[in-house]
Amino acid sequence: MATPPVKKIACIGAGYVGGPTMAVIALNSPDIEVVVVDINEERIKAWNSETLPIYEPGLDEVVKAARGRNLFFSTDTKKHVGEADIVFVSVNTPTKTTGIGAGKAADLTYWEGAARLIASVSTSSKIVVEKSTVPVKTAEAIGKVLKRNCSDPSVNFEILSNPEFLAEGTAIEDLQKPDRVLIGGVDTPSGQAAVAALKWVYNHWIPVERILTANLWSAELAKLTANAFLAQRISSINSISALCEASGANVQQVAHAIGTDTRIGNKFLSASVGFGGSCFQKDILNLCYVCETLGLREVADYWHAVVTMNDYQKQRFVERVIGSMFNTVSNKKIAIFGFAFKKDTGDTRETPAIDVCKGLVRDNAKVAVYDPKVTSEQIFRDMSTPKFEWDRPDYSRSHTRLLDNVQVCATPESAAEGAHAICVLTEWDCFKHYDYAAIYEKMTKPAFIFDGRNVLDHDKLREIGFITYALGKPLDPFLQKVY
Ligand SMILES: NC(=O)c1ccc[n+]([C@@H]2O[C@H](COP(=O)([O-])OP(=O)(O)OC[C@H]3O[C@@H](n4cnc5c(N)ncnc54)[C@H](O)[C@@H]3O)[C@@H](O)[C@H]2O)c1
Ligand SMILES: O=c1ccn([C@@H]2O[C@H](COP(=O)(O)OP(=O)(O)O[C@H]3O[C@H](CO)[C@@H](O)[C@H](O)[C@H]3O)[C@@H](O)[C@H]2O)c(=O)[nH]1
Repeated sequence: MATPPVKKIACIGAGYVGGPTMAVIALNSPDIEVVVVDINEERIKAWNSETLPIYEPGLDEVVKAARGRNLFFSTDTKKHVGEADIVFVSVNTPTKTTGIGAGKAADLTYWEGAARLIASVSTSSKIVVEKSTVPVKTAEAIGKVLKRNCSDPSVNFEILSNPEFLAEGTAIEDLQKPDRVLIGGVDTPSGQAAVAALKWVYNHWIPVERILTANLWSAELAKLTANAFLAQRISSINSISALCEASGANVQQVAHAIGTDTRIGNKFLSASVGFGGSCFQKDILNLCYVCETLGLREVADYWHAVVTMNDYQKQRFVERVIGSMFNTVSNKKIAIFGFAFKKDTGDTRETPAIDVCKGLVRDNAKVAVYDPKVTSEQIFRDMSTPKFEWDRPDYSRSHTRLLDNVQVCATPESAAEGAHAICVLTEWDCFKHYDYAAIYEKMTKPAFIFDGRNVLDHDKLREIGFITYALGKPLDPFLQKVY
């Protein structure tokens, strides 16, 4: 492939996507200067320090190898965006909380802000890459903003859609060896030249056959569709987990039996207390809103059921805990093992733990949370923040409030001491290896354990004396609801 003149890349947004993605591009492309910019000074400071702002296995090594060589983090947005040949935009695209489409539509405030900034500082033509997840047709709107706000008529903007498919906890692996990279562009000579330029960047380490191209709208829609399909699998198996508990079947056996059918496949079939993370719910709501505005009510309803089932699963778990504990958790200490939305991340965005803890606290329980990677500040902030408010650029700097019924513990043992129950809400590997016999000794009896992730050895726990709930598995008679 010929080498297009890409000397400098800037990325607006130094978050979970912008930071790791640019670090991997810089690592593999020493001939390109890569600068990640953000309005959040603290975040940029952290990216330039020994303690990076996010925890992701392998990220430290990648950043250390490239930082100061051809990878830089800066708050000087204007300078670096102005100088760049390619500008990635990886800013928040939260669910709207007010106005038309509140609770559903994507809020493109930050995206539009980024586009206005690019237009205002551009004195040379640029490729603008949508890295953020956006509703289909966003590129058209952004194109208009860019064109009308740039004072230099000789400047041309080519917009590409290059959605990111990394999952947290495996971001570096996913970026180094992606299943595919998707690039959407318009079918004009300059549009295709822009696609070729971005392809050239990725081809530094990704074989061409893994770099897919499509038209802009297909690329934008493929991202929403991928997340909808992935989340749908989890809601599907979670719906079956409820049926398993009601019928005496075992959801892991069912998942294994169906997953060996190669048409179904065995991935993403772990029943859980519910899916979390910053993307699935937001992107499905966004997809539903797009469908609704296009008059596709039935399509919107179909996908919305995935979110409804997820909410049901979280609520069902809370009801199981309360119902099993004789219908009252009032003033009972309940240990929460795991607050992150999945293992190997400190990220708590839309974690099911928030809804479960809030549900228990509403019934006057006293929750004692332990998570190996989530700070107490974060837990208090999450527990006192209204839904969807977390996805704002200034959220991490908002004040935290201590809450009467929430305690954050430094060890699992202190969380469980005197507790009536333990709820496992994240599948951290370390949870498997605790001395549960010693933990049991210090708990109030009967001591319950509710495994919302099916990571523990349930037979062993029963031998120790725990009343054990394993999600989607035949129910211990002790756990039948008391009315
Ligand atoms: N987190 C993921 O795993 C993931 C994966 C794929 C796609 N996405 C999508 O990528 C986008 C970013 O997600 P994220 O998780 O990295 O979010 P994030 O909140 O971690 O990071 C976004 C960053 O953008 C910055 N920002 C916002 N407006 C800005 C502006 N005008 N100028 C400079 N900086 C600005 C914020 O300060 C913040 O640091 C979203 O659209 C998301 O849906 C996320
Ligand atoms: O079998 C499973 C698999 C996952 N989960 C849960 O689903 C959520 C999401 O997990 P995962 O998809 O692994 O992590 P994310 O980082 O949210 O990644 C998703 O969302 C990203 C943002 O759009 C996409 O880029 C990724 O491709 C997509 O996997 C987590 O709460 C998991 O615990 C389950 O409950 N059961």
